[in-house]
This record gives sequence, C-alpha cells and structure tokens, in this order.
Amino acid sequence: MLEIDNLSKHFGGIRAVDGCSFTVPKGSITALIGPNGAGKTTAFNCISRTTEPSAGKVLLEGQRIEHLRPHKITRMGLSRTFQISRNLADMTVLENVICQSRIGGWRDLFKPALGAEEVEKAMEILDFLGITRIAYEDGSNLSYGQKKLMDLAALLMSDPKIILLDEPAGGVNPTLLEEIIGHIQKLNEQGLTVLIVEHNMDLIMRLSHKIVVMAQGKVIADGKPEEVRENPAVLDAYLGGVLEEAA
Ligand SMILES: Nc1ncnc2c1ncn2[C@@H]1O[C@H](COP(=O)(O)OP(=O)(O)OP(=O)(O)O)[C@@H](O)[C@H]1O
Repeated sequence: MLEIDNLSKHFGGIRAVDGCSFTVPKGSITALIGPNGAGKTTAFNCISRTTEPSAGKVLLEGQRIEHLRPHKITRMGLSRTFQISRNLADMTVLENVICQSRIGGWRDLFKPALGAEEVEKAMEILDFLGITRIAYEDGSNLSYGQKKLMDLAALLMSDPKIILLDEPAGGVNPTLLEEIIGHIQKLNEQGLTVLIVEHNMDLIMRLSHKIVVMAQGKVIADGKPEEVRENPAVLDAYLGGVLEEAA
C-alpha cells in the first residue's frame, strides 16, 4: 500500500531521517516506534509531504507521491493526524471537522461556510465515533481524548484508504483510550490501512500487525510484534524496558 524507499531528511547537520526503507502492507495496522528523537514524526511529515524530503521515494499504491503537495496526497487517499490537535479557534466540533477536512487547493476558498452534504457526512462520522453529543461544543473546551476523536473524524471526511496517526494515545485518559483503540480496530476491519506513531507500547502491541523500529534516523528492526519484542538490538539498545513492561 505504502512504500518508503531510502527516505532521508536532513536539517543542516542533523540526519533526522537517514535512508529509511519500509512498507505498510495494505489492510495492516503498522506501527512506527522508537525513542524520542528517532525521526518518526519527521518521517511522517515527509510521507504526508508537510515536510519536503531531502532524498528518497514514497510510493502510494505504486505511485510516487514525495513530490506532490499535501492536498493532492490527501485526494489520493492518504490522510494524517498531528501530535498536537489542530483545533481551530472559536469553532464547534462540527465546524472543526468540516473545516479541517477541507483539503486545500484554491477551490476550497470559494466554498460556503458549511455545506449540507458536508454536515450530513460529518454527523455520520461523529455518530460512528460516538461523539454526536459534542458536535456543537466549542472545540477548545474538549479533553485531549475528545480532541483526538475530533481529529480522527476530520481525517475520515476525505474517505482515506490509509491513515497516519501521530500519537493518538498522547494525554488520553484510559477509558477514552479504549474507545480510540476500538475505533482504530473497527476502521481497520472495514479495510482501512493504518500507520501509527505511538509511545504507548501496550496499545502498539495490542493493535499492530507489523512494527517498524527507528533509532537515530534509521530503521533498526522491522517485523511482527513478537519478533520485534525479542529483537536484541531493539531490547538492548533502545526499548527493552518499555517493551518488557508491555509483554
Ligand atoms: N524542524 C527541525 N529542525 C531541526 N531539527 C529538527 C526539526 N524537526 C526535527 N528535528 C530533529 O530531528 C530529530 C528527529 O526528530 P523527530 O521529531 O522526527 O523524532 P521523533 O522520533 O518523532 O521523536 P518524539 O518521539 O520525541 O516525537 C531530532 O533530533 C529533532 O531534534
């Protein structure tokens, strides 16, 4: 579904992503993990083209996308969330979901405030996520977890084939976390491919079919959760503690 080939991103002398290659199989939940500063978010940014890669290729269903603008990539079926919610000031959840989902390009400048079809679609998605009750809440009044659900709703508005989730569990309380995990599993069962960056190893081990481990800009391991958990390079050098706790 998604193929990352020798991807690099350098910031001056910092090799944030340094020749990374991995694939995200169609229909999978694939996790990208690694210690702080490993280059996961930068890799995400290069894939969704919010950052221009220094080198390498990104292929979505066999088509190269690393040179395309973000809204074109979204139109091709790849959407992402951000570590920090992109809540728009003074807007309700419904308005946020619709406005965040407008995928750019000059045509969006001429759209009316909220179209009837967009509202209907957004309400269906909020219903699927079990959050219609907060549709008319001010987006800035939400808890972390509710914001993550709002972001997920915005993401689903573009009918993606693959979603990139950047730390969906960050700052979320345990009850809402279970809800988020359930939604990700349900979406995946419906055929959506998922690439997820997350520090919560319990969530990663429960959800993922495949794990890619990055450290210092490079991929150091790639395989099934049980293989990665026992990989000495991963255990010894980087994540032994957290992986053992999640076992
Ligand atoms: N815009 C930037 N300019 C300079 N250096 C950057 C920039 N963005 C990231 N870096 C550096 O690139 C490296 C990788 O950072 P990145 O945020 O991608 O790691 P990460 O694995 O997502 O970390 P975390 O788990 O803490 O979010 C770090 O050394 C970081 O300081």
